[in-house]
Amino acid sequence: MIKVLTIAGSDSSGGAGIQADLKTFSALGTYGMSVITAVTAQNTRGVSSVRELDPEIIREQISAIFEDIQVDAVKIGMVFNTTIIDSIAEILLKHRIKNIVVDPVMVSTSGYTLLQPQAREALIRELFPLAEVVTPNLWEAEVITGEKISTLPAMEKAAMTISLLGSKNVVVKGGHLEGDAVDVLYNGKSFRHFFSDRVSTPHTHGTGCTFSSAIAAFLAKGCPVEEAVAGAKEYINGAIAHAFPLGQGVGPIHHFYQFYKA
Ligand SMILES: Nc1ncnc2c1ncn2[C@@H]1O[C@H](COP(=O)(O)OP(=O)(O)OP(=O)(O)O)[C@@H](O)[C@H]1O
Ligand SMILES: Cc1ncc(COP(=O)(O)O)c(N)n1
Repeated sequence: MIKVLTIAGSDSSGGAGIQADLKTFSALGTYGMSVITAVTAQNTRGVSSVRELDPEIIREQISAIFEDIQVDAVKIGMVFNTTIIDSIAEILLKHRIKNIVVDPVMVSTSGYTLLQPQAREALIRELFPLAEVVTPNLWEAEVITGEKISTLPAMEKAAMTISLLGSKNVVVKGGHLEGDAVDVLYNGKSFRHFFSDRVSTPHTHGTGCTFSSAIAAFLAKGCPVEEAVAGAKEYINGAIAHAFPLGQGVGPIHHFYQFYKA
């Protein structure tokens, strides 16, 4: 059995965070495990509250897994503050964990802070160098590079700049571009573009979480990075194509193994 761990926040409405990650792992035929960093109260209209967990219990959750189970890949999502980041980095380093995918979650789609702004530097300095792949969206890439990004050449430039921060590969996601949804992968030497038509739906809650978890699941299965990103792109397309309305706001994408050709 292929085993994948997510270290992230809980989304009570089930569309993003830990819940999206575990659904993705299952849909892709892997065994999912979770370490919760924070609990959010949220629904399709947005996040109303966040409580981060004590770094000690986060460390203990990770240790409980690593001391007992061989983990094939790790996805890191919402990490909220600097002490949580310190704990995660320390323990991942100690166990020499490979196949780490870092989704630098900063703000929810609805605009709620999921990473304290003063923790951005720690996220970049401590977690990016451990990552096989980091997956910023356009806005996160802008925050990290300090440059405005709205075109493919600007995405390539941002991917190059971000790769200097230590991750082996960078995917700048184009979900928020005008026109097609194009993602740019940079491996330190060359670029690859992953194109897809934009699916016309307002229901895209959890796309970023799902995409990074799918990359982790494919890396865990032994796919090279390009193949893992291609597989994740195919998976996210199917999940967005089957997104559905839920509640009164932005509904979730749909994880269902039959949509994905294993
Ligand atoms: N409407 C869409 N149609 C097709 N693909 C999309 C669409 N929206 C996002 N994607 C794809 O979904 C993945 C996630 O990208 P996105 O830029 O939305 O990440 P994100 O902003 O981190 O996600 P979230 O909205 O969950 O925060 C990428 O592969 C992107 O190309
Ligand atoms: C716990 C958690 N993690 C991540 C996101 C980002 O997802 P989105 O940008 O779709 O709101 C979220 N809303 N909640």
